[in-house]
Amino acid sequence: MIEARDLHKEFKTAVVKEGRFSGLRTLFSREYRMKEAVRGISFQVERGEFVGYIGPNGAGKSTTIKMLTGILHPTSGEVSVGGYNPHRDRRKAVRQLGVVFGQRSQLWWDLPVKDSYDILAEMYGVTAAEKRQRLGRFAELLNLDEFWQTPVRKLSLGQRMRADIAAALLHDPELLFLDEPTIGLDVHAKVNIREFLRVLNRDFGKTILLTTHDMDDIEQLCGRVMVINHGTLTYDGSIPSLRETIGLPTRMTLKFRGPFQVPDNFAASASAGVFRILGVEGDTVRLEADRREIRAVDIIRELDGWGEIDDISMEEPEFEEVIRRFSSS
Ligand SMILES: Nc1ncnc2c1ncn2[C@@H]1O[C@H](COP(=O)(O)OP(=O)(O)OP(=O)(O)O)[C@@H](O)[C@H]1O
Repeated sequence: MIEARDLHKEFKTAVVKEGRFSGLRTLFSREYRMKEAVRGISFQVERGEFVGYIGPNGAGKSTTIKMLTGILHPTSGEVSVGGYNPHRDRRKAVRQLGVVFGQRSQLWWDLPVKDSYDILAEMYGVTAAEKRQRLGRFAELLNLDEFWQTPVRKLSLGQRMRADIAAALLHDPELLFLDEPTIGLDVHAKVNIREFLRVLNRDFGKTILLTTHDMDDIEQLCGRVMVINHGTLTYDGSIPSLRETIGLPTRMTLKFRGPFQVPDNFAASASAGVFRILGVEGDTVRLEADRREIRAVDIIRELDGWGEIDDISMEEPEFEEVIRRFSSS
């Protein structure tokens, strides 16, 4: 459905002058600096996949998406979307895809939502019957009736996002690019959007590429995640194996019934090499362990020798933390 082969994008920017008349001097300067925003990215997305595309600010996500949608031309490399080159066959490629930018609406600010749909339908050559049928499929899920007659500028952010997603689906594309679709939404609105995206992918078979800084979006929706950092893909695979790759420690809290004793020689023991005690308070020991090196059951067995264990709780690292570590490594 999408294929990117050794994509590169360089931007040429004027070197900013400092001091007096800096603005004017920058404008007339012939000094440029090259910025390589995307440095040789290759990937394939198959029909029906739900892929998260994530990375820190300035990593190159938007630049990649702009190349996939034909807005930017790659410096080198090949892109194909639904079998078309988005730059050369812009019209055909665009028919295959819908795009939603969380930060920017594609609807007309002062018009009622329904009028924007009429214009978009006209632009894409969608008949009135097709428009009615397609919007009808999603009307209930997106609660379109609630704001059908309302000018876009009066919509809440959650309503606007729902209106924008419906707009992107009007020409019935196979593929959907979503850039921060839950940004700024409250918890309830986020849940609604996520549920809708899940249905779109699962029941309507849409292929979705999602860019977001919200790791809950990724964890709840995406079967696959691609991580970009400094213009290079640093990970492409499932979330569980990403967790595994990072190997962030699992935290455990063990509560003892009655007195217990941490062995005097614990620091020098083999166990100290595979799990680390974070604190001992009253009847509780907190520790962390790399689960690639030791199984939880072996830790429990070991601590059972220190006293009578009453309760055990375990905490996996937050996905947010996994990504932060991954991106800074
Ligand atoms: N038109 C441009 N001219 C010059 N440099 C650019 C241009 N667009 C992007 N860049 C630079 O390319 C790099 C990648 O930017 P990009 O917008 O793709 O990152 P991003 O991962 O989408 O970030 P964010 O999460 O902040 O949106 C950044 O260093 C950015 O400053």
